[in-house]
Amino acid sequence: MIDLNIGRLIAQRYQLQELIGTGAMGQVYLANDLLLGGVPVAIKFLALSIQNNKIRVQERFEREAKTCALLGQKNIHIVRVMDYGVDEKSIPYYVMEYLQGESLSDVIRSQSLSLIRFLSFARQLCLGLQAAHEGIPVDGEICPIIHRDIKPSNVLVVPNPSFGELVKILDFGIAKLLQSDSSETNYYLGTWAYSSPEQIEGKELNNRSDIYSLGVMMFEMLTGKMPIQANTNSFGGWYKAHHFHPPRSFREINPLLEVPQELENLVMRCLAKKSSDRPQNISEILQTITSLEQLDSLAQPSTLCHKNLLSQLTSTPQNITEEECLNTDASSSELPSWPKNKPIADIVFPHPIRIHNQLTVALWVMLPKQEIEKRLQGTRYNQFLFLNAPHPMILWVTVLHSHEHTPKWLPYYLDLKSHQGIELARLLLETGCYKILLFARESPQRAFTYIQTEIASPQRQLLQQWITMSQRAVSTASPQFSRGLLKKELEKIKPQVIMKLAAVYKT
Ligand SMILES: Nc1ncnc2c1ncn2[C@@H]1O[C@H](COP(=O)(O)OP(=O)(O)OP(=O)(O)O)[C@@H](O)[C@H]1O
Repeated sequence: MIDLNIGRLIAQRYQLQELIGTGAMGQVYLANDLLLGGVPVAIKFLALSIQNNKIRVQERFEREAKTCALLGQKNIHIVRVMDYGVDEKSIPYYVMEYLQGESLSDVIRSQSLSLIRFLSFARQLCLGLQAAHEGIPVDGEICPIIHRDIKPSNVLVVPNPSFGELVKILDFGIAKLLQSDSSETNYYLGTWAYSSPEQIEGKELNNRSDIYSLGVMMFEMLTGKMPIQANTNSFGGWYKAHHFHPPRSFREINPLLEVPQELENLVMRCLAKKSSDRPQNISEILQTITSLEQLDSLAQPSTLCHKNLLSQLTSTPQNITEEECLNTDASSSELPSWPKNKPIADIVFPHPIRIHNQLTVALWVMLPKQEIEKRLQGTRYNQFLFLNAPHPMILWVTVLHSHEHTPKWLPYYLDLKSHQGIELARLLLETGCYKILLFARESPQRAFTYIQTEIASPQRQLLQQWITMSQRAVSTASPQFSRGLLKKELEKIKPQVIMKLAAVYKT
């Protein structure tokens, strides 16, 4: 059927190009903003005519559009609204940034999310919700905003060069300012399967209602299933389900599912029937998510790739200097060898290597062969600690961990007032990963194996901040002083890291 809207000009500015989708609340079109040279935008026409009850509805719509615009300005994880209006048929619409991505509902329908991906999505969702719950200034007062319809189809996952995947929350259009406007609390704005018990009862809502919906969504993201099912897909059915059916456990859905206990507990707390039993704010949820995410590099089984390495890395020029980087040639099939200017000893140092013409940081590690072998079935973890004063310095810690053996700590200090330190920090930030080249002390001619290691995006964000801060910093003591302080700090956090490693990787 021909869509007569295609080609239509809205507000003498936006030309409709194609229908992107239709939801319960209206239709979304891709359009070109002719005023800005044709940049693509998305326009949502609400399934609501403001002809009846005109002034009240128009006022409400305008207020919501403004709220949404302010929120989008405040946080990158909320879709940006640039304009709004009412068309000639009295249909309200709002204009958003056009996001070329996939709805989270499609993402989780087509594949299960890895733990790392889940944590990254959850963190971004929390950051968006946190900004909304913290509120925006309206008429000189800070008003918290509740979304009221958190569900996967209201979340878009957009590929992004800096974030990997950027998560954005849509449809804050139905969120209302938390004002004592009791005449509005009778509206039912939500989706039954994700609604909190208090929402389905029509009560006044606060941030903990969104936390319940987030709990339903996190459960679905992790298991692919809903935590609570209604006997009938009706208001009554869902009322009963949300009030009286306990959520299913992860094990009930899939006994093989490997989710850290801490995360399952968090999701279950979000799903508490009584709002006072849930996390009281998004910051509480974020704390757990980010602490698990900091371990995300260990959340993946370590990729100890003997075979793949052969096709990627090649022999080291025998005399590499600190200034030149190791060039590898994909056609050769040899592993790098230990630089001649380094002692045959258990040492760790970073040095960039070039793989397929791309510069990557490598951590060169020498250990007794037995020590390497013990950890071949293990995991790895990394963390960065920073001191801006008295001398800007990063402690970059890599841990090789396996259940049966003590963790191997591989610390390295990056002096941010030295050219080498700053360049390495920048390269780690840009590439978001590094290789650990493991050399056996008994046979240093060739690397024994290597491990690919990712740097979690919160850590990358911190690296970025630290590099900027350190440029402005004035050193007031010797680098050794900061090294000593960071070393002490590492000793303090070691037991915590070991505990988390053990908890996440319980068998
Ligand atoms: N800013 C945007 N850029 C690109 N696509 C968008 C944008 N906003 C919405 N969409 C897409 O348009 C489609 C319709 O969205 P809409 O929010 O109206 O419906 P829904 O979320 O599927 O249902 P509901 O109305 O129940 O929330 C969805 O596929 C959504 O991903």
